[in-house]
Amino acid sequence: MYALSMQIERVSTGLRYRFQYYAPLLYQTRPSQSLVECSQISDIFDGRETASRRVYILYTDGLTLMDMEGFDIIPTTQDTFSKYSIPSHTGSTLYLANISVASPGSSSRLRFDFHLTRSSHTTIIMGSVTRTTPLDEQLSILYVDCFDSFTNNIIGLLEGRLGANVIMVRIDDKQADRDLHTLLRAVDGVVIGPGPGHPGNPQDVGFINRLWALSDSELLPIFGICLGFQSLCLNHGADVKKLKSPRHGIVSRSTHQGTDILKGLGDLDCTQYHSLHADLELTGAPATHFWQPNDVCPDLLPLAWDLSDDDNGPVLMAVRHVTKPFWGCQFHPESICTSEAGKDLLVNWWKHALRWSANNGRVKTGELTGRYLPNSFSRLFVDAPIQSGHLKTSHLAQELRSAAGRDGIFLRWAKYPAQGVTPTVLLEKLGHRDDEVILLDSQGHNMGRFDIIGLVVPGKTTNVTYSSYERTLKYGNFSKNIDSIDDCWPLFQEALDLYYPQNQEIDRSKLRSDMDRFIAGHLPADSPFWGGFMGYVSYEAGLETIDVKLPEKPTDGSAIPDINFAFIHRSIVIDHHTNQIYVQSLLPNDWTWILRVGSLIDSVSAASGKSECLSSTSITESRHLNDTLARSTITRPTGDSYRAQVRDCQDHLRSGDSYELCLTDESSIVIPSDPSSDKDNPPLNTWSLYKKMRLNNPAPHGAYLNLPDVSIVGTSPERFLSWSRGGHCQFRPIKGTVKKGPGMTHDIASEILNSSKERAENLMIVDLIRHDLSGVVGADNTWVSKLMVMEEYEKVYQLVSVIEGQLPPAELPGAPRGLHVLKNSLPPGSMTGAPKKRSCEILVDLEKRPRGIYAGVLGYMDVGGAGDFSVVIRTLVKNKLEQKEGEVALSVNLFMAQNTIKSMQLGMSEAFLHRSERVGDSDEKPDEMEVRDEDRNGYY
Ligand SMILES: C=C(O[C@@H]1C=C(C(=O)O)C=C[C@H]1O)C(=O)O
Ligand SMILES: NC(=O)CC[C@H](N)C(=O)O
Repeated sequence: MYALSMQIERVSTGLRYRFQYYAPLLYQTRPSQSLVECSQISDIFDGRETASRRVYILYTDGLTLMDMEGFDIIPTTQDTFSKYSIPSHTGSTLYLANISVASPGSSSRLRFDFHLTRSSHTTIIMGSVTRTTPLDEQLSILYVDCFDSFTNNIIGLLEGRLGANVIMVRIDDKQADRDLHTLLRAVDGVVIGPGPGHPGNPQDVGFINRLWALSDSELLPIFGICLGFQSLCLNHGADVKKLKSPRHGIVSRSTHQGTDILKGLGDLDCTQYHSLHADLELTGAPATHFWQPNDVCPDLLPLAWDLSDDDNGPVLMAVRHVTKPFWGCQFHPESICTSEAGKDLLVNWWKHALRWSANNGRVKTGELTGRYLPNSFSRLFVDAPIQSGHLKTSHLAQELRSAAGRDGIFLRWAKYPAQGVTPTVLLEKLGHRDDEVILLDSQGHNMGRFDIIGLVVPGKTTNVTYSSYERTLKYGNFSKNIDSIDDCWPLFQEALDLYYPQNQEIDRSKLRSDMDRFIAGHLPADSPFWGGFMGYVSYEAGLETIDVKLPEKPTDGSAIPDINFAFIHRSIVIDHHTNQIYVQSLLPNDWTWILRVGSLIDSVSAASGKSECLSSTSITESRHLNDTLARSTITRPTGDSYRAQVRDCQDHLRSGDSYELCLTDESSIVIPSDPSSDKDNPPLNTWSLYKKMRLNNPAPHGAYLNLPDVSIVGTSPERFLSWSRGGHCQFRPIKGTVKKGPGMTHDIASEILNSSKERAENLMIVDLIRHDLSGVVGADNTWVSKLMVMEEYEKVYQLVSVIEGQLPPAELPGAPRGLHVLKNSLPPGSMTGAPKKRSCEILVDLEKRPRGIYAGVLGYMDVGGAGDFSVVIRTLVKNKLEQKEGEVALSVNLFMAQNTIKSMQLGMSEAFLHRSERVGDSDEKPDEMEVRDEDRNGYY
């Protein structure tokens, strides 16, 4: 399948239309040879700017033409023509036209002409495309999604192993419910996916029950996975009951007899995500009864059992209907930990399914069009509007770009050798310690490489904020209500792209000779950030992206923005691997600043070898901080409320509503005002606190943000998502935490982290993130490079996995970008649990408060196309709006428990406050820093 897209560019003579092939499934290995062919269809334009911003043309069974701007599409070929519209994410309507070509069997080149018209302007575009397998010759599967977090992994398996086109609909899709019979006629089989809840609850299964009731003439092969399987069993006489011990994230061996769809499959090690099971009432029955239908369920033939589970006894793992083409399995074939045999089970099913259709004379009739796009296409188009390149540049992009003037050189930069320079020392020397600043700091951690400082330049730097509660976008003097958070992302992408220094022509004659030496090459490729957005996206913004009702917001006017990005023009990047510092500016004529910073770096670097400069924290500053903290009051959730919440979580896990929940709470540290303090000299200096924390608990994703409404002081070890300029994406979720302390050794930690509870929790997040990522880049382009590896940090051991993926080349029009991956993966899976949506709903109900920045993500998006975000944990947040008279409030978030809570989790967020910093010759006692401990609950 190919997608052909056309992009309209603004050129001096008018508009130019450029055609390009975009082959979504092939982009990695074959960057579309057809591109050349298609670019010959060039340069036809009507010269009017009112024409479309962009037109997409899809080539499927014939030609499909999609127009984002509401053109009328009139084909001039003799072929049949139909037009559909599908709503896009951003609310605008995407028009999709499908032109079926007269001679579908021909594999020769195909020529087509058509007009695009809009009001009185007419555009004629001619094209030629090479035919690939027509859609109607491909097999297709209707996938019914029950709001699970593993859906894209299953679809990837069906596309990859079965070679089928997969059309996905959700259980609550009213239109699909109405179209069901038409839909079923146009596909070769149906897969019903897993999901939260109970198959007996109508809202958990939507229209699924209709599938089990199909008349004989409408029958078609159906496969149910987990909830889908339970629904099959429930509809055929079995009871679906709670297990004694939930099996969420457990990998275990299933026993089978190699019959039916299990033929030829070897050892079947399968991941289970369930707490319900289909009960065939076989307790106490002889072994032979386990492999045949019984009186309770005469229609169900058991095919596999888990007989290894002592707690629960035999649990049914796979069945088939004795006469109808219905099959199902309780485990998750798509999980990273399910063996190949589990995946082959689906391949076997497909063979059985197709054989059943052939034997029963079932032929597909009708075609799926319009809103029922194959998954590989809809993935592209749902996200298409994020692409920039619109004819009309948005106001935000213009505003942000205007700071750079009309100058053609976008990035000025210099590189200085420097050893031992820390970002904190540098910021102090620059005189910015109390200014608005954003520091992403690897804190000297061996897993970090770069420190990135973004400087806010008064009058030049724009803060862009968005509130998920108010649905308001604000920057500069501008404030606008927008429909939803979806409208923000394209603006961000566009603003970044407008700066993209790709074609940076440096006119060396305009440079003073002493500057020339600083331009080592075209652009500093080693520097991960050249400028762009730095800031955070809150947890609630993430909830909005997945359509979860937000928790009540604070009513005292202290709500801080949910998206908060500063567009950074001036940045300093310290590379600890190469011992180089990049000083960079996107502002015109900014050489003076670059040179000033450069000479300061030289002096700091020269002094860094001398002992008096080893610490930037003065002893007095540290004493003052300790005194202040000693006067603080910490308010924590009580043990009783915590235990009650844990019990509620366990109930949800047992009833199958969630497979994993990341329950969190908040503690606040309140510091009474100091009579001597004033606005410029607050009782608690967050900068001093940050310096202490980066020494006490260094972590690769440290962060200090001093923004107008909020200060953030963080030592997060967890990368949420990074993407490189070349489109390589990486997630590093952490699940599994062991606190260091007396008696804790590497071996004991490893044993704990290898327990089935910790591994189960980690596995679920790995599968969830594979789903998030492959939803954008495709399952073929997603892989797991590390699975459950223990890493050691200053205060804890962690169980970490790494999930990676590759985006298509950014130059391809319509290609998804890093920002797509970001927005499709919020809120971070390690902070929610799975399935994400239902788990978040449960957590909102239980926690009854916005998490705010905590559990959100923090980082940068660079004008060069890269991005890097951490998960906001182990972080203190000071809401400046909340500050009451006479006190300073900081909030620390605690995470307490997930899943089955077999072992108590640790009070991580406080660990970092419990060690004295390493200050030169200070005579402080090691624990002087310790915050008061009296009301500490037993659960840390
Ligand atoms: C929720 C927190 O941590 C999350 C939960 C972890 C776990 O379950 O082990 C580990 C890292 C985070 O994703 C936190 O530190 O506040
Ligand atoms: N993964 C699933 O589909 C789970 C099904 C059901 N909610 C259970 O927990 O048993």
